[in-house]
Amino acid sequence: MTGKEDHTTAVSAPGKVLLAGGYLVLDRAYSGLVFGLSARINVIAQEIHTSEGVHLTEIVVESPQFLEAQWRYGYHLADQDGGIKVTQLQVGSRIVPNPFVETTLNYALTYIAQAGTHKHKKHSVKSARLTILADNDYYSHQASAAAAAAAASGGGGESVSSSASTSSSSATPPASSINALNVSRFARFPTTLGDAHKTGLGSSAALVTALSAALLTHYLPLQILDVSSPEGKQILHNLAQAAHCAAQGKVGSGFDVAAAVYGSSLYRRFSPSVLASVPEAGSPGFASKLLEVVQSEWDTEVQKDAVSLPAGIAMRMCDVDCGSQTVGMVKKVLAWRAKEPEAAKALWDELQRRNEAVASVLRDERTGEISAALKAVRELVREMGTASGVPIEPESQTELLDALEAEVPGVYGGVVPGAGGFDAVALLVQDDTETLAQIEEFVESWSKAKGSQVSLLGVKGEMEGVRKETLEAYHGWLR
Ligand SMILES: Nc1ncnc2c1ncn2[C@@H]1O[C@H](COP(=O)(O)OP(=O)(O)OP(=O)(O)O)[C@@H](O)[C@H]1O
Ligand SMILES: C[C@@](O)(CCOP(=O)(O)O)CC(=O)O
Repeated sequence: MTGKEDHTTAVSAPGKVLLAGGYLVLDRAYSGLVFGLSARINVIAQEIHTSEGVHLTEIVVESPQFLEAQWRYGYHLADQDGGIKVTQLQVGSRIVPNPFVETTLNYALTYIAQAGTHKHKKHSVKSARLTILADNDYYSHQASAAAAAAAASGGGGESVSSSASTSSSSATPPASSINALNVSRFARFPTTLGDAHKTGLGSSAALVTALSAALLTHYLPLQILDVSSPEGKQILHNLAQAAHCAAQGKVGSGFDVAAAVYGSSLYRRFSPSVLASVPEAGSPGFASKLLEVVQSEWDTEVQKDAVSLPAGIAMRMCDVDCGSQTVGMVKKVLAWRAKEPEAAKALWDELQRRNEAVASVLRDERTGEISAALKAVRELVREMGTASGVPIEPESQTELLDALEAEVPGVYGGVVPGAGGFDAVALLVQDDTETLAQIEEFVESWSKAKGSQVSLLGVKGEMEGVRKETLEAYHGWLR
């Protein structure tokens, strides 16, 4: 770590789960019940100090939990108002691109240079190092465990192999052991990021948001931008949505970025046309247009007060590692909707009503109604799946959810979140260690009996969005 602690800033943003509103939330006429998660992506920004006389303009981004995860960029001011454009420099024998990092740098640095020129003198972007640290639940440890046994890992945090010494059929450290044994918060993976198995908690949205927030905080004075203020969050939201869409090459509903910025909420998306006028990063006019769009009022609606959990109830998630293929699910559901507009509208409208009912049952602490409210949603989600030919709540997941609710006393019910499929379930459960232990026991025997690999993640639903962090949590990871 550098001696200049005062020039080191840390920010984190949470992952997401869409408890209700998958597919509907793509359309502004409907909304989604989104939970932020306790699993966060942290980004720490530091100045790079060079010896006197050495002139260096470089942005270094690294994910020290993974192999070959350093991305170095040179940068320049592009002609004709093209903004700040980065160019990846080679590290080692090859260039491993990271489009989410690269696009975020182009967008955030351009915004910083533009916004910084207004009330203050022209803003200069100095060299910086950005360190990314992701909480363990973003990646499935199981797939890495075999490799971990062979690979030697040292320094910094604990390795995956050392945290995976459990009796479970899966090598994921059980949620209770993560909590109780203080397993290292940031595991060291013996793989590259590309080989790590994601658990679908929205790592790219949390990364783009946290990286944008860290850059804004590092470079801009508080009087221009404070990500803790409502105005700062709005700028961050618009900037991160724009960068995330550009990196993904498509405009999704953006609920994942909204969760990263605002935390849990009832979310209504922005009109996709908001972003239509932003040209490609580095091309003529990009800088002015980006500033204008990011600083404009979007039609996004984020109702934070519509979402909360009853006291003593937690939102938990299980990773279901069946190797399902979810590509094309959205396309197929939307194709059915276009083909059968009337039937789809009736279904969408009723499902929206039931989704909102889940939100109010939870917010109003009507605990006794949770199970029925979730079942009512699942019924229509299955109907949507059957009608469109997409396994949104596949039979194996129906069986798992029903069995969890019937056999584990502290489980109120659950859903297959987001787009659905085979990968995960989200549960509303009693928030105590006994329930946690019983769920773990249940999923372990379920996995054995079904030949599948279901594991309870340590992650929990959490209300808070992006936040500034102190540096203690990153001890041993910073240069
Ligand atoms: N720790 C990290 N360090 C650097 N880049 C990361 C990190 N985690 C994720 N990313 C970036 O995000 C990409 C993964 O994004 P993708 O949208 O495929 O997954 P996700 O957001 O986790 O999934 P989902 O949308 O299903 O929840 C990676 O290829 C990488 O570019
Ligand atoms: C299907 C959709 O509504 C939700 C996808 O959620 P997830 O990526 O499965 O968590 C797509 C979207 O909202 O962008």
